[in-house]
Amino acid sequence: CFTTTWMLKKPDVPSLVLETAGSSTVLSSVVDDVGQAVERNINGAQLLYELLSAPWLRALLKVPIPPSCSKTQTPSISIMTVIQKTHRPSPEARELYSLLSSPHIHALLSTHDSVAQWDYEPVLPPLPDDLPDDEEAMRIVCLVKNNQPLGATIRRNEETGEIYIARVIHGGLADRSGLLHSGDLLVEVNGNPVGGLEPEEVIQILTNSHGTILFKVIPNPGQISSNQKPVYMKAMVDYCPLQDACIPCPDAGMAFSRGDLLEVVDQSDAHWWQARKLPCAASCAGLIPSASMLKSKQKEQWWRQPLQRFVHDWIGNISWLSSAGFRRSFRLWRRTSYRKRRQSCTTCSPNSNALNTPYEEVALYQRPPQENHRLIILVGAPGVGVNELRKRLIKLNPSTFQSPVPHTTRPIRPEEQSGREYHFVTKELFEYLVCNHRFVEYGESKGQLYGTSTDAIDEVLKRGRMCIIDIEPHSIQFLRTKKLKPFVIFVKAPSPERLRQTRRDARIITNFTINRAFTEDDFVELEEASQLMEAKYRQFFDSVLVNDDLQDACIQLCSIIQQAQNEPQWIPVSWGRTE
Ligand SMILES: Nc1ncnc2c1ncn2[C@@H]1O[C@H](COP(=O)(O)OP(=O)(O)OP(=O)(O)O)[C@@H](O)[C@H]1O
Repeated sequence: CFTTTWMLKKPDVPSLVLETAGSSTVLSSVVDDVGQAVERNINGAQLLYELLSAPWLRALLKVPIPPSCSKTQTPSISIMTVIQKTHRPSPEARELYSLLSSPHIHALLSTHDSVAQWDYEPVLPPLPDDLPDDEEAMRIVCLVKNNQPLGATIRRNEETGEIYIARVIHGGLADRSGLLHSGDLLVEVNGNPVGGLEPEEVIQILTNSHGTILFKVIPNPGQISSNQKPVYMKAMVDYCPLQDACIPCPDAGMAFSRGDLLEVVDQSDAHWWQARKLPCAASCAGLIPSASMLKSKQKEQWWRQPLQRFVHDWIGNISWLSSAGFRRSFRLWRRTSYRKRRQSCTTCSPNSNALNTPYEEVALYQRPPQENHRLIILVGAPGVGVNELRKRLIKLNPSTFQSPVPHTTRPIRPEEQSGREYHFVTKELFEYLVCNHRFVEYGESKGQLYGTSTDAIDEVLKRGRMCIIDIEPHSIQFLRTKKLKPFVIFVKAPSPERLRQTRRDARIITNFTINRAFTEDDFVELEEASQLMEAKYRQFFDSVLVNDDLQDACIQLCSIIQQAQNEPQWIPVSWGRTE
């Protein structure tokens, strides 16, 4: 990898070509603008339009700059001087004089004239005398060091000892020069033949070079155009190039975290892709492992990790769950079910989904107005306020927002109505629904079963309402379907100070249904659980809402949901495909 930095030298284009092309372009765009002004009936625009369209003015602007023309005497000033000196200038020449003297045109032409006369430093050295006759056989590339990386890597053919350009990084200097391509054979660097050298020795030559640097390359005859259409991917895993011993050039690598949106600009290499992180600040892409490469790396790590590590994770999860002391009704049974399910797992992987898809291809999607609303999922640490926010939202606009009616096996109470508070069902029916995978989540509380079914979600959506559910984050996966296109909002705990301030008067209901104030232990537990949840599941979150002031959080939640339903959002491409 070239670690030194280079700048592309301005090509030696005859100034006349630049002048002519530049003036014509400027004039054409001025004529276009004035033409539009004419259409809008702006006073005096007609006169100006005719003047600018006049063939003689166009011809005049194409007059080459005489070699003697000094830098202080730009072409437009020269023309004005000529007109001034003319004994009896024609009416057109007088019109031209007044046009050129008008401040805007004068500034425009002066800018053009000075740019056209700029000198670019340093001046290129003369071309070597021993240039090969066949122009195509050898390419001379002249670059000048600046503060940007060259953006190219090299490799050595172990059999022949030849040095090749291995890859050119998108948006880097080499790429923008358009002169160096992957597969080009590097013959010389600054007059030093590089054939037979080790890549490190070539890099050393480059590092020691200052100012202008001359590459002699034999272009790759089979060069494939690297103008690939970018593909957008969501990272489902974390990656750090500095910790990756396999990366061909760690400096060119790009780190990313789960949930980052990546614009993959080059997938031509089976092992290393090139990508930018969105929103895109850097013009230069970075190297990232391809999906297959990342998968094999993950598998390797998974097998290599000591068993102790997983035992530790496992215990960590359980203690987090069991110590989450304050639970309301629905979330109470969710906890129980999560714990039970995890304990009965026969195979345990660190993150089986991430192993399947280290990257998830995504595309922008805007819900057509006639389609069902997207399912809104709220997740958050126990006690952070997910339930409170959901209830407030529905209370605010019950004709728009609704939650699915859960199922239960507990007996109906006199004031209740089946299908309103709960779908009251027998234990047998409940178990039948479980066996048929009809529940998003289910669990047991005080000997009774509770669960939220996918049918109940469908019912809300079919009525044209926005369905809001709050679930445990591990259940998100089950709902990520083309049909529901869920939009996941993570409700995050505010700063420790704000958490304590805002929840001073809040009440919580614990496992033992005691309505009590938050204790210091509750706050600490909530913060830890919130951080843990975000770290573990952030690749599934579409939006993060900090539940600081309740009123503000409610307003923000409404606006996030409106955007989710009515504005373009990134979704997995598989959700958008028509079968
Ligand atoms: N922003 C806030 N400011 C003050 N109090 C809040 C805020 N958000 C929630 N609360 C209060 O905190 C308590 C716990 O909230 P809530 O029951 O919604 O938590 P939860 O995340 O649903 O957890 P659980 O599942 O345990 O109920 C409630 O008394 C609620 O009114």
